Amino acid sequence: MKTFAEFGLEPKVLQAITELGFEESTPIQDKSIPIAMSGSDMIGQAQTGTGKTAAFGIPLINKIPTSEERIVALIMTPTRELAIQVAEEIGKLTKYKGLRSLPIYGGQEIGRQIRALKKKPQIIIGTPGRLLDHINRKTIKLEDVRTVVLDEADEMLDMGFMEDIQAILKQVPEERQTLLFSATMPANIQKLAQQFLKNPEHVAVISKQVTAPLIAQNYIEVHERQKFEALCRLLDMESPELAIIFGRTKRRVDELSEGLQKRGYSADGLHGDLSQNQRDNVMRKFRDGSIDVLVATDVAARGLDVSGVTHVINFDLPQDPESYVHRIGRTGRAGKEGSAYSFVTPREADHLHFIEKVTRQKINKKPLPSLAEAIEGKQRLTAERVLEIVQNDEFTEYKGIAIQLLEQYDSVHLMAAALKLLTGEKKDVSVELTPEEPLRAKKRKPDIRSNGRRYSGSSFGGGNRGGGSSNGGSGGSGGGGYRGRDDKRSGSSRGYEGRNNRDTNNNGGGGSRGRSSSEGRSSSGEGRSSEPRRPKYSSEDFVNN
Ligand SMILES: Nc1ncnc2c1ncn2[C@@H]1O[C@H](COP(=O)(O)OP(=O)(O)OP(=O)(O)O)[C@@H](O)[C@H]1O
Ligand SMILES: [Mg+2]
Repeated sequence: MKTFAEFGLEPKVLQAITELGFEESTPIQDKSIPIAMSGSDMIGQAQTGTGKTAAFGIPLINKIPTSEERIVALIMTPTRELAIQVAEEIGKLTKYKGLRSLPIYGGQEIGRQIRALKKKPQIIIGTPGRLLDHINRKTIKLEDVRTVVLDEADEMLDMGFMEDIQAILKQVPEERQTLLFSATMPANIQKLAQQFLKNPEHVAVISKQVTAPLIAQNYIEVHERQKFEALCRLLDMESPELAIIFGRTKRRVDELSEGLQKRGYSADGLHGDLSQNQRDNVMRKFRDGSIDVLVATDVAARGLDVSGVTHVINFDLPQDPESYVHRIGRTGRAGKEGSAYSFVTPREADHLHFIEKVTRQKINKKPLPSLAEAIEGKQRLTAERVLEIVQNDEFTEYKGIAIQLLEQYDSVHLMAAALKLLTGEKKDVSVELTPEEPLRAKKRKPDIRSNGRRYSGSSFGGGNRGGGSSNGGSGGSGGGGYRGRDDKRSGSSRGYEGRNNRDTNNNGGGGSRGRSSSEGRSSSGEGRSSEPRRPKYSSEDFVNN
C-alpha cells in the first residue's frame, strides 16, 4: 500500500485526505489513482466497502482547476441516497481545494436544484432520470464535461437506465475520460464499456472471494412464520451497534419496521414508495444513530456507507447472489469487521447453495438463538448502559433514594429489579407479518467468468488491522489455498422488488416540462411490473407493495 503523498497529488487534496483519516491507500485506490491521473479510461472492480468512491473522487478533484466555472465532471449513481452520499464524500475531499459539487436527484424540488446550479458547480453527482430532465430543460449543459464516472454501473443498467445513460453520454464530448466502477462485474457491464469507454484499463482488486473478507457470514434456518421471533431474538442476542435488515418487498419493510417499533426497537423503514423527504429523514436518523435498526428493500443494498453498521440481516433471502454480495457489503467496511445473517426457509435451501456457489463462500449455519441467549443479550446491554451512567457520574439525583432503599432491602434484589425494569420486556406484543413466498433456486447457470487476476491481501489498509479476523471466513489476507480462477460474477438477471429504486420524481417536477421523463415510468418504484427488469417472482408477491 502507498501513502497518498506518493501519488503526486496537490497539497490541498492531500490535506483533505489526511483530515478524513485515510492513512494508506486501499488496493483499488492504489491501482486506480495513477491510471485515472494519466487520463486513461478505466473499469474498476473491487469488493464492497474498499474505497471506490475516493478511488475516482481523488483523481477527479485533483485535476479540476479551482478557477473553473463550468460543469467539467459528471458522476452518475443509481440511487438518490447514493448521489447524496457520493456528493458528501466529494465535498469532504475538496474541502481545501474548494471546488463546488452538487447532487442532482429525483424527488427533490427541481427549482431548488436550478438555483443551486446557478452557483456554477464544477462537479455534478446525479441519478440518470433527473439529470436527463435538467439536460432537456437546458438547466444542465454537458458540453464542457471532461470526466464521467459511472458508479454502480451494472445496477443502473439493471434499473433500466441504459437509454438514459446513453442519452446523457451523447451530450458529453467524445474527448473525455470515462471511469466505471462496481463491486461486481456482470456481462452487461462489459457491453456498456465497449460502447462508451476507449481502451479502458481493467483494474480488478478481488481476492479469492467476491464478498468482503471481514464479514462473518451466517444463516439460520427458520420457517416463514418464525422469522419475526427469530429476528427479535437475534437482535437481542447480538445487540448490534447499527443493523440493516433487508426485506423483500415494501410491504414487508413496512410491516417489519412497525413490528420492531412495537417491540421497543428503535427501527425505521426505507423503500422507494416513501417521499424523498421521508427517505432523507430515515437515512439521517440512521447515520446519526437516533435509530439503530434500518429496515430496507434493496434500495439500500448498493453503495451505502454508514459507519458503525455491525450487522446485516437478510430477513428474506435476496433473489440473486449479486444482490447478496451488495447487501452484506453494507457491513465489514473500511477495515472493520461485520456480521451477516440470512434467514433461510427450508424450501430455500437450494437458493442458499446457489449463492454460496456463485460467491465461492461458505455460509455458516447457526442455530436459532434461544430465548435464554436473547434474554442474556438484553441483560448484558442493560448492564452496559447502567455502567455507562456510573462511569459518567450521571446519577447524583438518585443517590438519596438509592441509600434509602439499600437500608431496607437486599442490594442484589434491588439491582435485579431495577435491571428488569430497564430492560423493558415487550415480548408479549404480538406482531403478524404477511407471509412471503419462498424463493426458488434458479435453474440457470451462474455467469462466472475469469479475469485471470489474482490478488492476495486483505482489501483494506494492509494487514495492520488485526489481521486474521475472527469471523467464519478464512480472513482477508493471504488467500489461503483457494486455487484457480478468482473470477466472481454471478448471473445478472434479477430484478424483483427493490432493485429498481428508480430515479423517480414524485414531488419535484413542477409543471414546465418537456419529455415524458424517465422519472414518470418509475413513479412506483420497487416491484413494479412495467419496470424493464422483470421480477422472477410471481406477480402476486407484489400486491400491495
Ligand atoms: N484509504 C482509506 N483509508 C481509510 N478509509 C477509507 C479509505 N478510502 C475510503 N475509506 C472509507 O471507507 C469507506 C467505504 O468506502 P466506499 O463507500 O468508497 O466503498 P466502496 O468500495 O464504494 O463500497 P461499495 O461497493 O459498497 O459501494 C468509506 O467510509 C470511506 O470514507
Ligand atoms: Mg461505492
